[in-house]
This record gives sequence, C-alpha cells and structure tokens, in this order.
Amino acid sequence: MDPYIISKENNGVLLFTINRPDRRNAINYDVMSGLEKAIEMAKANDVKVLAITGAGSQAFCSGGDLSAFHRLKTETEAYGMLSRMASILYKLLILPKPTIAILNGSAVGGGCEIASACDFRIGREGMKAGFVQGNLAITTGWGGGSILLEKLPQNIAMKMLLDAKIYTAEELKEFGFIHHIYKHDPIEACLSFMKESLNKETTVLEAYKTLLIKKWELLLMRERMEEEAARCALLWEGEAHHNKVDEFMNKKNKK
Ligand SMILES: CC[C@H](C(=O)O)C(=O)SCCNC(=O)CCNC(=O)[C@H](O)C(C)(C)COP(=O)(O)OP(=O)(O)OC[C@H]1O[C@@H](n2cnc3c(N)ncnc32)[C@H](O)[C@@H]1OP(=O)(O)O
Repeated sequence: MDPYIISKENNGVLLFTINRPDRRNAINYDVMSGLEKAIEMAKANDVKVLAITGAGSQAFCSGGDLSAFHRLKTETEAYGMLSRMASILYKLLILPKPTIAILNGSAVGGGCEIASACDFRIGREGMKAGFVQGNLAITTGWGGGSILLEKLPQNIAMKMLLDAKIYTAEELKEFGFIHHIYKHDPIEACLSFMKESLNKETTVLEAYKTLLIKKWELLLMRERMEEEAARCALLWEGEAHHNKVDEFMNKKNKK
C-alpha cells in the first residue's frame, strides 16, 4: 500500500491523502517526502487549492509514527526528524495557494500540527483532535505550536497546548480551530467549503495568499518553527519521553 496518494480532484483541487489507515495515518519519512512533493506540485498553474486528508474514516493523522521514531534516542537524532518536518510545514504554511485540512477522523499530536499549517480546517461530525505531545513529555516539534499561537486567540491556543487534551468537533469549532463540521463525503465537503474560492482566478488566490505570507515572514515564523523543533528535540532526549513512548510500544506489543 502506497503511504500516500496525490490526486487531482475537480475544479483545481490537488488532494494529498495520508494512506496508512492501519497506523491511523501516522507520519513516517515516506509520508514526509510525499507531502513535500505535493506542496511542490501545488505550485502548478492548474492547481487552485491544496487539500490534505487521511485515508479511511477513523483518523486524519495520529502524528509521528511512534514505531519508527521511538528509535530516535538523542537530541541530535530527534532534531533531524523534527526539523525536517518543521521545514515541510513551513513550506505548506507559505504555499501561495489556499490550503485546507479535511479532518476525516481523529487528529492528534503532529496531525494537529499539519492541520494547523493549513489555511482552513473542516472536520467530520464526531471527529476529535488534540495536541497530545505534552502527555508524551514533549512539546509540539514540527512548528505547529508557533503556528497555533498565531492562528487562534493566544489564551485558547496556549490552553490547548498546555492541557494536551483531545477535544470534540464542537469544542474545536468553538475554539476556532475548525471552520466547519461536515456530515458525509469529505471531498464534497471540501469542494463546497472552497466553492467560491475555486471560482476565482488563480492569480487572485495567489495574490491574497502573498499578503498572508508577508505576515508570516514579518512574524519570523521560519525561525520560530525551527526553534520549536530544537526545543522539542531537547525534551525528546529526556527519560520521561522515552518512558512514555515505551509505554505505548509495550501496550501495542501486548495486543
Ligand atoms: C512532533 C510530533 C510528535 C512526533 O512524535 O513526531 C507527535 O506527533 S507526538 C504524538 C504521537 N502520536 C500519538 O501519541 C498518538 C498515538 N495514537 C493514539 O493515541 C490512538 O492510536 C489514536 C487516538 C490516534 C486512535 O485510537 P484508535 O483506538 O482508533 O486506534 P488504536 O490506538 O487501536 O491504533 C490502531 C493502530 O494504529 C497504531 N497507531 C496509532 N497511532 C500511531 C502512531 N502515532 N504511531 C504508530 N502507530 C500508531 C496503533 O499502534 C495500532 O496498531 P496495532 O498494530 O493495530 O496495535
């Protein structure tokens, strides 16, 4: 099974699907490479919107692949992975095309960071999401914390990060983390939510995104996301984090 699928939908939507449903669409290095490829492809003139979703109906993305990344023990090893994904999410953040995360299911940890890097987030009725990194004795490490603190009211964003809780779709909409709750088909929901934008010239969409990119540059988002990765790497090396990941792996291996 390919770890990701890149497909062109109707009306100029390029769709990136994380295709690891048996791992709740956890991110490994192959998916990272695929996302980087999709971001580059989205720059084509016939693409108006880049959409990101997950395969299946249970998860959008469960964050970093713990069975792959638990082998990363030192700060340096962790930083290599974290900074690579932070760099990819920065490219997503500054893509001069509208981006939308279609939360087809649960989004936790790095999955919420990927969603945060998109301009818009729509969630399927019943989905849940949360920045659970704190429960693993680390912080966000792909730049999603820095982004969240700019996209949501500071007190709400900080509470979500500090509490590391999982929230319902309704709570997430109340916070402003998701912009719409849909009931049925994710692609139809995306096309409906982006309908008016998809009727505009690509040049107009690019011009408006350029206004936003200027803001991210002035806010030094690249440097802040890089520092976030470095700080997470420091915590990653700590015994508390390794113990938490071992707990997850032991539970998994007992199944
Ligand atoms: C900077 C980002 C940072 C990083 O590590 O890089 C992070 O993202 S930290 C956060 C890492 N992610 C998690 O801690 C989430 C772990 N997963 C879960 O909490 C649940 O699986 C959940 C809520 C996503 C879905 O729960 P559900 O009951 O629907 O499924 P299962 O828990 O039974 O899982 C099914 C199957 O998938 C495997 N799985 C799930 N998440 C991951 C993951 N992140 N990495 C690797 N594998 C994952 C799980 O082990 C099960 O496998 P199985 O072989 O069937 O036991």
